[in-house]
Amino acid sequence: MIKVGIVGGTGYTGVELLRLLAAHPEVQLTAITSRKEDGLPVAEMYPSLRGRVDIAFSSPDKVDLTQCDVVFFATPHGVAMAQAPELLAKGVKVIDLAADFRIKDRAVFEKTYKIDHTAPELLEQAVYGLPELNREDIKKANLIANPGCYPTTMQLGFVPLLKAGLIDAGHLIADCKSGVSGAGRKAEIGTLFSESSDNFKAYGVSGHRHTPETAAQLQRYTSDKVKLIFTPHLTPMIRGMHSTLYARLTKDVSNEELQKLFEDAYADQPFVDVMPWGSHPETRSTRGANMLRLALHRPDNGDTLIVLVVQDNLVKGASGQAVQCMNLMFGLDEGLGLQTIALMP
Ligand SMILES: NC(=O)C1=CN([C@@H]2O[C@H](COP(=O)(O)OP(=O)(O)OC[C@H]3O[C@@H](n4cnc5c(N)ncnc54)[C@H](OP(=O)(O)O)[C@@H]3O)[C@@H](O)[C@H]2O)C=CC1
Ligand SMILES: CC(=O)N[C@@H](CCC(=O)OP(=O)(O)O)C(=O)O
Repeated sequence: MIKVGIVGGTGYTGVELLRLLAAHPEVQLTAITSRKEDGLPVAEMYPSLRGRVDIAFSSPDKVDLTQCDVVFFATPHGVAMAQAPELLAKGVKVIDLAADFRIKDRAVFEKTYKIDHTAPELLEQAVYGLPELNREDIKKANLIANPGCYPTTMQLGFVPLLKAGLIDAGHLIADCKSGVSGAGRKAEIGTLFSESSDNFKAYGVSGHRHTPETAAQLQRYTSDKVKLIFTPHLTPMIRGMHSTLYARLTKDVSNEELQKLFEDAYADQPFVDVMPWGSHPETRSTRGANMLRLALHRPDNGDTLIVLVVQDNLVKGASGQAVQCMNLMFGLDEGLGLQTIALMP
C-alpha cells in the first residue's frame, strides 16, 4: 500500500483527493493537515466521507509527513516550496497542486506570483504533471508540478495542432469559463452566492497567471513564437470548465484530416475523449469524472479552427490529474481509482 499524506485537506481539491483516494485500492491515507481543525475527524467536516475515511485532521506542525511515500500539497501557492526540499531529501515523493514548480523560469514565476521562490534548485527536476504529454518523465519523477485547470484544457486542445505545424502559433485565442469551485473554499466576496449565482463575468482579462504557464508549455511543441490570448470567465456552476479555443490554420488540410489528427493523438489516452466532428461537449458530461472531452468545428470551412474542450476543474483539472500522476510514479495502472463515470443529470 502507498502511504499518502495530504497538506491542505480542508479545501476543495483536498476533499476531492480524499474522495478519489478513499476508493483507491492501493492507498493508505496516513496523514492529513489543517491549520485550524487539528483533531477534527475528516468525516465530521465532510459527511460524504463517513464510513470511508476514518482519520482526523492534524496541525501541520504535529504531523510527521516523512512517514509517507507521497505527499500531495492541496495548498495555496508558496506552501509546497517550503516543505518539498526536506521531504524529497528523505525519499518522499511530492505532488504539488499549486503553481510552485510549474514555471521553470524563476524570474517569470516570481513576477507572475509576486512571491520569492524559496526552492529554486528544485525547478529543474520538477516534472509538469500532464500525463498525456509527459507520461515517461512522470513515471521517473519525484516532484510533480500538477498543471492549472485552465492550462490543462488549453494544452490538450492546442498541442496536436502545434506539433503538426498546422496553425499560426502567434495567434492562439482561448476563451475559457470556470465553475466557482475553481476559486477554492476560502471566503471571498466574489464567490458569495448572491455575487456569483445569477451572474456571469470575465476576469483577469489583461493578464492571468495561467497565461505564462500555458505559453511556456505550448512553446515546447513549436519553433515559432507562441502568442496566447487567454480570457477566463466565472460562470454560475459549482464544478466544470468549458474552453473555446481558436486557431488560424496555415496549411491546406481537410476536416477529416484534422479529426484524424486528434483521434490519433489521443487514441491511447484513457482520459481524453475526442468526440465526433461538430459535437458540442457539455461540462456535465465530465462532472465528477477524470475525463476531458473535446470536439472540432470549422465555421464556413474557413481558416479558423475551433476546439471545444470540457473537464471538471476539480478532477481532470486538479485532483484526478494528481492521482493519475501518482499512479504513474508508483508503477500502477494509470486509471486505478479514476474510473468514476460523470454524474447525469
Ligand atoms: N479549485 C480548483 O479548481 C483548482 C485549484 N488548484 C490549486 O490547488 C490548490 C488548492 O486549491 P483549493 O483546494 O481550491 O483551495 P482551498 O482554498 O479550497 O483550500 C486550500 C487549503 O490549503 C490549506 N492552507 C492554506 N494555507 C496554508 C498554509 N500556509 N499551510 C498549510 N495549509 C494551508 C487550507 O487549510 P487550513 O486553512 O484548514 O489549514 C485549505 O485546506 C491551489 O494552489 C489552487 O490554485 C489547481 C487546479 C484547480
Ligand atoms: C474560478 C477561479 O477563480 N479559478 C482560479 C484558477 C484555479 C486554478 O487552477 O488555479 P491554480 O492552481 O493555478 O491556482 C483562478 O482563476 O484564479
